[in-house]
Amino acid sequence: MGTKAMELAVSNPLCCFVSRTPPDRSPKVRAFTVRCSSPGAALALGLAERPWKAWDARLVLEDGSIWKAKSFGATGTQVGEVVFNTSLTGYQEILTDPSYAGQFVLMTNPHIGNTGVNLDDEESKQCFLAGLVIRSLSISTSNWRCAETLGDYLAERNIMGIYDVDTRAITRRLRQDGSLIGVLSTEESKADEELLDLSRSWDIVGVDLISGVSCQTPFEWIDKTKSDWDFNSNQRDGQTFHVVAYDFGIKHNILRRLASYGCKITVVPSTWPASETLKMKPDGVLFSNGPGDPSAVPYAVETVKQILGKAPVFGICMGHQLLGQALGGKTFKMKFGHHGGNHPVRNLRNGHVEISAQNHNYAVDPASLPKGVEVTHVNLNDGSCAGLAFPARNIMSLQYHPEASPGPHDSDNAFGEFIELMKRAKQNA
Ligand SMILES: NC(=O)CC[C@H](N)C(=O)O
Repeated sequence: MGTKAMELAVSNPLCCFVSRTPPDRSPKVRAFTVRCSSPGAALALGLAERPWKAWDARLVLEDGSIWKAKSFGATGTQVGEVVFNTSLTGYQEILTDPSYAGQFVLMTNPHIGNTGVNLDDEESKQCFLAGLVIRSLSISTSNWRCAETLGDYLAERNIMGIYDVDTRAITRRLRQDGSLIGVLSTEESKADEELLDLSRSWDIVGVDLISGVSCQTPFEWIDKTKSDWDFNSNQRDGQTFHVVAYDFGIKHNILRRLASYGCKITVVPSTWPASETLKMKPDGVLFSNGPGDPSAVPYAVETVKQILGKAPVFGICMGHQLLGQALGGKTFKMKFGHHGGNHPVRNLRNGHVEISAQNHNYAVDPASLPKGVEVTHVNLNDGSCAGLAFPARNIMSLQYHPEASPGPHDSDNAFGEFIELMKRAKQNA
């Protein structure tokens, strides 16, 4: 056992190690998941913390560490990549963000579940993430919008959750060593070694996760941000623009914000041909956020390439990474990514610093981009590329989330900039 492993085992009575060997980083089996669902049993677990329950779940990480925990939500065995999210609020939006497909979200905020879940804060129709890892599950829910407890919500959607885990220790581990694959299991019959083997034989890199979360057929989107929650609305001039939005795992609030800015929106699947999009003669095209490795979806990069220069485009997160590649650049996997609602970003065009919502593990390498492409935003935590523009071809993109949900609204004006881009292109047509 290495020094770090020993330190962890000593400081965490619920952490032990299954192996003395370092994680095997050799090529892995792709997209192998197992889930033994038992919603009935999961529902029976309920939400309330039971003082007699010592632990009934294990999170086994590929580095050999085992974290004993208490389960809530679904039961079974699930593999995924563990990422930590530093948002203080908004766990429901995080749970329903399709970009988390294939990942366990570990919340660094220790107290989760206290506001339950409500009918309004869904960012998609489904929870696509692998599971939720938290320190402390609130024993009561109290909020005027609460419709259900977090535990019931997860159980109904067959999503596993664990609590009473030392989330600080796991976060430090991920920060020091980089992202790790983990296996979460409530099945006592499975040996630690079996779960460890599973974690080491699965990988998220190189897998197309977009096809599992995108819509299947085009549809019109009409919902706006509810007027009680809307802001800056008096700055809009009422002009309408038709936007085709590619659904790579799109968050509803991107659509709500575009609708609030006066856009008529047609949402299309990730495989929708560029030629069909161009036939619709849109005023602009949006490339959405989405899960997984941006270099594993060459068909989407090709679609973006065919649209560039023919309509103004706006890429958000995965959309930004696809745009970067379509322009000739490359993406790379970051050590542990950015997930949270408190990332400072400098807008290099006006010098302003925006506090932003972020959720990505990959980034565009600015050195790989051709001449003419401008880096417009930089993440101030690590200097990574947070935004691009190519004004000559009406292209703009952000690595982070101007739609927030959850997160601060500092960057909402990016939607206004997209409107201006479409307006100028229309005037110059
Ligand atoms: N939110 C997103 O679109 C995430 C993009 C990509 N899956 C990443 O992890 O970098």
